[in-house]
Parts: sequence; C-alpha cells; structure tokens
Amino acid sequence: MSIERVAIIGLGLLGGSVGLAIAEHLPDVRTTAYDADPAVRRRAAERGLAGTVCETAGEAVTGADLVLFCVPVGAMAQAAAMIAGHLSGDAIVSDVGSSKQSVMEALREALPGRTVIPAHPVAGTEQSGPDAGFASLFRQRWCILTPPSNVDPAAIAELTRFWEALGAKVEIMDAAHHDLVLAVTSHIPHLIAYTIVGTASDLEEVTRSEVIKYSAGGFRDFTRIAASDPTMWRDVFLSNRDAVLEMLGRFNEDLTALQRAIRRGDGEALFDLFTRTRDIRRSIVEQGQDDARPDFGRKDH
Ligand SMILES: NC(=O)C1=CN([C@@H]2O[C@H](COP(=O)(O)OP(=O)(O)OC[C@H]3O[C@@H](n4cnc5c(N)ncnc54)[C@H](O)[C@@H]3O)[C@@H](O)[C@H]2O)C=CC1
Ligand SMILES: O=C(O)C(=O)Cc1ccc(O)cc1
Repeated sequence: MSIERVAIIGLGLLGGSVGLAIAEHLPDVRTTAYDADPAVRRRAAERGLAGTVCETAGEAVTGADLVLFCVPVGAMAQAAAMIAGHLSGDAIVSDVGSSKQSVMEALREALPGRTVIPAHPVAGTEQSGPDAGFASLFRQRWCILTPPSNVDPAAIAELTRFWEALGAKVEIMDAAHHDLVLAVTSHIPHLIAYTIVGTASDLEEVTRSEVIKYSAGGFRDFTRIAASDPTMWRDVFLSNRDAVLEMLGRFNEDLTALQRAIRRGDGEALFDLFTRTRDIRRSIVEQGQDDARPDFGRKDH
C-alpha cells in the first residue's frame, strides 16, 4: 500500500505544518482534515492547510490511507473514538503527540485491531493555532516512531517514508524509553521555564517590572518557552507523569548539590559542572542540531 490520502485531525501548529509540508513535498497526496473548533476550520481553509477541510471527523477519515491525530495528548482518546466507525480497514493510524505510552494505549483502546503506529516529530515552537504552521517545520528534525511489537513492518516502512518525504529523520524507539528521554530533554526544560517565569511574576511589582526591563538572554529564552500552549503542556505532564516524576527526582538532587556547592563556596564543583555542560552544547552544535542555524526555516528566527 502506498499513502495517497492523509486525514489530519487537529489543525493547529502541528496539523497545519503537516498539511503544508505534504502540499510542498508530496503534491500528489490528497489531504482532508477536521478540527473540533469551527473558527480553526475556517482559518485552516483560508490558509489552505489541507485540500479539504471537512465538517466532521468521520468525513475527513473516510477513504484515508493514513490518519494523523494532531490534537493535545489528552484529547487523543476522544478524537479516536469519533472516527472509529469511519476508518478504512487497512488505514495506518498515527499521531504527533509529545508523549507516547499513554497515547498508544488511548489509540489502541479506541481503535482495537487497527494498525496503530504512534509518532513524535521532535519539532515545534512556542506558537499554536492554525496561523502557526509552516511547511519546513520538520526539515532535518527527528521523528520518533514507537510501533507496538505486533505491527506489520511494511506499515512502519510506509510511515517512515512519509516522514522522510516531509524532511524528517526517522528513529524507531520503545514508547516507554521515548517518554523517559523526552521527559529530560523536553518536558522538564518546559517545567523549569514555567517555574522561573512564574517565580518572577510572583515578585512584588517594582522588582517584576525590573525583571522585564533588564531581562537578559537567559530569562528571555525561558519566557519564550513559558509562552507555550497551556492545554498542550498540561496534557503532556499529566500523561507522562511517571517519567517526569522520575527525572524530576534526579533533577532535584542535582539542584540541591549545586545549592550546597554555592553555600560552601565550592568553586571547583561549579566549574566542573559548567565545563561538562559546555561540552554537551558543543556536541549538539557539532551534530548540526542547533536551532539557531539560519537555514532552519523557523518563522520566529
Ligand atoms: N507545539 C509543539 O511544539 C509540538 C506539539 N506536539 C504535539 O502535537 C499535538 C498538537 O499540538 P499543537 O499543534 O502545538 O497544538 P495546537 O493547539 O496548535 O492545535 C491543536 C488543535 O487540536 C484541536 N482539537 C482539540 N481537540 C480536538 C478533537 N477532539 N478533535 C479535533 N480537533 C481537536 C484544537 O482545536 C486545535 O486547533 C500535541 O499532542 C502536542 O503534544 C509535538 C511536537 C511539537
Ligand atoms: O519550542 C521549543 O523550544 C520546543 O521545545 C518545541 C517542542 C515542543 C514539544 C515537542 O514535543 C517537541 C518540540
């Protein structure tokens, strides 16, 4: 089977970017789409995020070879239930959610016996909604597939080719492992950003206005991340609870060790850590994964 029709459920940053990327890279593939919000459907049609924006989810998935859920992870189960009676027998069901174990369970429960291959394109911005998407979002970015062990390898190969056509690099991973890795590389960094910006906003008024006035690079970077969508991130933390709590435990221990080093005037401990962390940054830049590269095609750069 080859993918000739893709149904996109959810037309925000991710769904819109998938639609635009398909139009650019796979012009022969037809796209149909649905969003629960009528205002989003209207705007998506105006921007041409999909070939046809449908009035129901059932209509959007009828005849589709691939159905991609691009909704907050807490809405996956409900979105999947809406299409259960309309899906073609051999359609591949996938998603773009930021956590994978709970999404895999939700999709498999709502769509028993279907080919479900959860996926996570590790590509995004702090923006959301139908105006946020852009065709180059996935270029040179990882897309992690977390197929259950009984899935037909031909379907995995098909989905791999689809994401590669949109410019992504594909990696296959166990869903539980994905959730642990992403807890430390994405979910906890967002939690830290929400915390530090929240701490600043709790300061008394004079200090808070100084924080805004003198915000240097570090704090400004945190405010960008802390502007990310509240619904999406609430769902990520609730759905990836165990992995986030595990990594947060380690983080708290390391933070306490740093606090102790500062209190004791242990400059060597601080210097050693800061040297190790600089090496990590250097290897990320060497591997070409630095977001700030000018050719990355991000709208906010
Ligand atoms: N924002 C980011 O940077 C990234 C997000 N993701 C994942 O992608 C998914 C979508 O995120 P965004 O596109 O950023 O969110 P978004 O907020 O821009 O778009 C989500 C859309 O889903 C719609 N929706 C909600 N419930 C629905 C339902 N039951 N049926 C149909 N439509 C429904 C909303 O109306 C909204 O338009 C999330 O699961 C998120 O974890 C993955 C990678 C990056
Ligand atoms: O904007 C940023 O810095 C991000 O980290 C974007 C992002 C958000 C969620 C994901 O699951 C993947 C990427």
